[in-house]
Amino acid sequence: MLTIAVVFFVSALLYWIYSFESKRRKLPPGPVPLPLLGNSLSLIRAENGVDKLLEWGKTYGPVYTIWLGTMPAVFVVDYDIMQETFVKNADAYTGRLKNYAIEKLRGGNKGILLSDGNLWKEQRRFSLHVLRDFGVGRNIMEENILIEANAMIDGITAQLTSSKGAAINLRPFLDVCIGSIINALLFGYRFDEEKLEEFKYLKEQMDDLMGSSSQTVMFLIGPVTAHIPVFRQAWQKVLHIQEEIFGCLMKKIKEHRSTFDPTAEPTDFAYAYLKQFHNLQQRGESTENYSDLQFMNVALDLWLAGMETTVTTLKWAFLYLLHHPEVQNRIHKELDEVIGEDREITMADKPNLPYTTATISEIQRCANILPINLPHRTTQRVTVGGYDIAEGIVIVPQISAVHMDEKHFPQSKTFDPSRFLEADGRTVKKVDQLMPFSLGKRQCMGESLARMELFLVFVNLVRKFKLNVPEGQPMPSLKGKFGTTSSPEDYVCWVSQRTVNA
Ligand code: HEM
Repeated sequence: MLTIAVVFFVSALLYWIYSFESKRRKLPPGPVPLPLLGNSLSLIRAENGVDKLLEWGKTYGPVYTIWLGTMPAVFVVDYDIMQETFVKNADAYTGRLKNYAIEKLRGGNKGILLSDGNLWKEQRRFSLHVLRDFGVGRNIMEENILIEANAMIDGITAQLTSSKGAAINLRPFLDVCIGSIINALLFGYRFDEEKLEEFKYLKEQMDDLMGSSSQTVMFLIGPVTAHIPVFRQAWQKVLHIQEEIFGCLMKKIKEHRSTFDPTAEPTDFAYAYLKQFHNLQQRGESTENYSDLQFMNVALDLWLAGMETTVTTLKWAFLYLLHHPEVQNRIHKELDEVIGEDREITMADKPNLPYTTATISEIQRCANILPINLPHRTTQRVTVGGYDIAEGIVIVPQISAVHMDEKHFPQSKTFDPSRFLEADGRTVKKVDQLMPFSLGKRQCMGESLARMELFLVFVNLVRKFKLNVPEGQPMPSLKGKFGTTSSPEDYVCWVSQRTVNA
């Protein structure tokens, strides 16, 4: 009996190794994966995940395969190959991966971030259209962002007064500022004092959802984890958080539905969604893409994609200023010379502030907030860097590797805003290899909103305050936590109000 069991086990193992190896042979080369975990541990354990990706690029070439758990993913780390593929043959790379965790948590590949095919095309077009109608990329949005930036500055000033100059953690201020901008777009109201508790609750749930490390394991290893006791508990926790978030979003939809007037112009994204549903129904067309589940997924995507990324970039921004007081001084000098008087800075000032603009580019490059870009999936057979890749394979344009590529950014680890200035020191240099919003047809949908937020919030806060860490106090670390986004640990800094030296 024992012999039969051993023979069975060995045969099953040999078969598994054989089929695994034949799968590997059909893909570009790459580091040898561990069973179930793939190469994920090497990435998680690396001192710097992006360095590891670059190191593999040197060993295996600019197109290689790594295994994220049991899933192979082709990584492209070379800028020119990305242009040849994700841009020139863009449609072929617009798929998204499908897996058990997405099915369980989101009810399938819904929303925008995770959907593909016709649903994605239609929802992305509709959402961009609505964002434009609400002024994204135009003056109306600028006004809204400035309202939030000013409210944040008032909040910091009040805390400075009440705490008599004690150290401040800027993150909660940034959270409310950026959260209010996105919530006003989605549901028509900002998080003022009355709504602050609601914001904190929603934010906590979203942080728990994104921060759950066991979720990463569940996501990578898939359905097997649902049967392992320790992960079963983690699954229950994550599913509970997801239910809570969808519950909050559903409540907002119901509130909107109860006040919806089909003859009125929509004033936020939720009303625009309801109106589209209504119009389709009136014309007798399918409303399938406008279900409540789809709307909850879209709203969650805009919340997560629009909030976490922008706040994380701003957290890095002020951290870099603490580490580089010479950069902060030069920005202050530029603001004093160009703006002079004590007034709000708007987008119209941007062309006159080249050093500040170059600094924001360098912050985005060094912060490199997406250590692993969102995975795409091939929708047809393609050739990438000389390798034949079948339809349905997960493929990643690894923008973080390009940002640290010495070929494009010499001394890439050095924080140096002047790399984004022409030799005259007064003209901003356009550097195509800086692409924090990715490239191709799945490029970030909120890019113009994010660019406006980054500029207006950063520059208006720096205009008003000087940030520093006094001698003798520990300088917060520049080491990022390698996760869905790479974020610095929370830190405090000393903030003082400044007067304009025109
Ligand atoms: C600094 C801020 C931001 C950065 C660095 C950023 C970066 C990115 C990146 C790298 C992607 C993935 C592209 C790919 O799949 O190749 C993405 C996707 C996306 N972003 Fe952003 N993003 C930012 C802010 C925003 C904001 C403010 C919004 C919305 C209001 C937003 C909405 C989205 C959406 C909906 C997608 C999915 C697009 C699709 O799959 O078609 N992002 N973003």
